[in-house]
Amino acid sequence: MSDRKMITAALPYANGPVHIGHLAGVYIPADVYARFNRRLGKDVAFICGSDEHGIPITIRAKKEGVTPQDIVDKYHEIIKKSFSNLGISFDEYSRTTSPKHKQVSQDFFTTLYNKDKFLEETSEQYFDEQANEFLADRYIVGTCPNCGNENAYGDQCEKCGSTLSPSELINPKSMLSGNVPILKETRNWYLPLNDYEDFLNEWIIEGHKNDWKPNVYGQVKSWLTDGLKPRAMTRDLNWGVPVPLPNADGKVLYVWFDAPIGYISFTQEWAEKTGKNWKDFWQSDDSDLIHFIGKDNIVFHCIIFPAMMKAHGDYKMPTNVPAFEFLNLENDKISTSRNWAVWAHEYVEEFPGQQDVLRYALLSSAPETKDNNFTWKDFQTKNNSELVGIFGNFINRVAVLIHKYYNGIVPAGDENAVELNEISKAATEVETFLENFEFRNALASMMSLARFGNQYLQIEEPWKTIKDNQEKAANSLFVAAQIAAGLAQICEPFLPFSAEKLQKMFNMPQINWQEIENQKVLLKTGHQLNPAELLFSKIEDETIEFQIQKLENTKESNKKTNPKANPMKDEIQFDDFTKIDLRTATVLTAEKVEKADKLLKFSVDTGVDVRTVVSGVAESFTPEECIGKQVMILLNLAPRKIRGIESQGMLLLTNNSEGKLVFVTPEIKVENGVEIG
Ligand SMILES: Nc1ncnc2c1ncn2[C@@H]1O[C@H](COP(=O)(O)OP(=O)(O)OP(=O)(O)O)[C@@H](O)[C@H]1O
Ligand SMILES: [Zn+2]
Repeated sequence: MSDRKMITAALPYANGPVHIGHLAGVYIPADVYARFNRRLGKDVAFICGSDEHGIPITIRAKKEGVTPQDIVDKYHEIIKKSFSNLGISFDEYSRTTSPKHKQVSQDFFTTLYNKDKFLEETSEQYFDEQANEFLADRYIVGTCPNCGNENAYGDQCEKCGSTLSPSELINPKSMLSGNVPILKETRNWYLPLNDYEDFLNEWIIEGHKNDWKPNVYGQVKSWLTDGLKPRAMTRDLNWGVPVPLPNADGKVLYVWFDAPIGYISFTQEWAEKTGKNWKDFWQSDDSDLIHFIGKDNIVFHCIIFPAMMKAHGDYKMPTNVPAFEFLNLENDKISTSRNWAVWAHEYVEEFPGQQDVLRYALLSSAPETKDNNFTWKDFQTKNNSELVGIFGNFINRVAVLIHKYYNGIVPAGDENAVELNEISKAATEVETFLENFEFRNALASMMSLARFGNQYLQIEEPWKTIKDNQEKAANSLFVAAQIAAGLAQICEPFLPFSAEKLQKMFNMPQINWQEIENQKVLLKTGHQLNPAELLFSKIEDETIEFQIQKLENTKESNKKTNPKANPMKDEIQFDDFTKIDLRTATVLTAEKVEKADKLLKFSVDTGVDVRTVVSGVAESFTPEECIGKQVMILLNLAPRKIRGIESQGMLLLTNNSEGKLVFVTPEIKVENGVEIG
């Protein structure tokens, strides 16, 4: 057992907010583990940050008409705030666009390059000549060879679920320009994962058969049985950490090369602030490296990142990678794009002060060994029957009775009562389970102590014995107070907000785990308690029905809406809208612009004036088709020179289902210069 715990949680991808699946499968268990290890007195570094590179972010930015930086800035803030609101106690939460991360990941790459660990290989890749960019698989659409879906991506058909490579697509088209891409040679750097097979077999297959989770061990074994291949660690893309080599313009590090290095660079950022030595955590034998992740990240954390660290040479291998399976919501797969989720930031607003309820519900149905399901009904039952009915009820009875009978002063009782053993028993059980990454069992052990306390009061009935056997009543409440104080300590990794309230109520500091296990009496006779606070309250049926209705509405709107429609842009205010001057107008003349296949030059009567507008519509209309058309114009757009012609304003257009442009026009002919709004 090491004195240091280097605990990482999978970097959330900054193209959407955090949902309950992320929380149950990664962040809450990781937080419980980090908090628990701090209580054991370990030197803990609990590190995470937003993963801000990669294709899905650039695609989303293009769709929304903003920059990738805009996307990640927005979601980084939302994600970070959700974590802190839910008590996820990261020591550092950074982001992969930080300057430090760029430096650390480039240094890592350079070290591998200088040690000759990469293969340099040339391959043919699709290239969009108009956009002058190599196309990532996701940027190529075409017809699926398996099911005929015309909108299959270069890596996958979402209709039939088959995995594809871009060369298999029929009629491939670039999503950037709509043109047919060409094949062009490009050079990239590959990590020959096959060279690490022996090492991985020995380290994991022989070395961790018994202490790693069967789901993790099984997946690694199957990868190794299938055999590993060299994998490109660089990509032709303009969003990411630039490859630190000469002649590598337009190339960035593969997102799964730079993301796990984030754990290291963020630890360095933390170390700089706190005066710690980051190498003690990453490169010393006296440190356990533990990665918390979901099952889809196993290959990156058990094969690729370890191979990278092995190639580098200075790093220690992870001690364990306790990957979780997936959480579903109301029997359906959680999905960001289908909005099928309970969002952390919405929960925090809709259930103020009830963070621990979500933590409890998600931990008790954490998908530890198999996929699991979250339902709102179950959430309600867990709160009402367990947190309110058992835990809260016990604490409340103890506090109320001690205040009522003894002015809040702990009465005298038997310091060797056998019931007191239950406290250390629960603490030890929680410890054993958590060391084994059995979070549900650990939570159940904590609840057993609350249940025990409740039963104890039920049998002892101090509210009766107070009338004729004061000594017994005092003893019962002395013992019950110890159990309640034990709970105030033991619940902290799971229910940190309640633990804080409880420790304040019982007027006690937070103590470390060994003290809970060794000290039978946590509150001495004569100890003064503070006024009681409400811990949990009943969740009514209406509240749950509201949430279920919200999901029903999502289902309905998913059925109706156009799956290809882009997501809504950021909200604007009415004032923003009134700045836009939209008018009706009529096209007077139209002609082709020389040497520009796409452009037409119009003169339009705007009612206010006659002006020139250049527009990229020549592939959809002949000039003759446009003359006399009533159109809508954005009148107050700043003029722009296009091919030497000053374009004053913009005509409003949209696409029909074949991708052809169409003018937006009023339903019936109206006068020119009429305002729209
Ligand atoms: N439903 C889920 N249950 C458990 N873990 C999940 C779930 N969804 C994502 N995770 C895990 O959360 C971590 C962060 O996820 P990431 O930001 O990469 O999102 P994702 O997998 O793209 O999810 P989504 O597509 O729902 O947004 C990963 O380790 C992932 O395995
Ligand atoms: Zn298909």
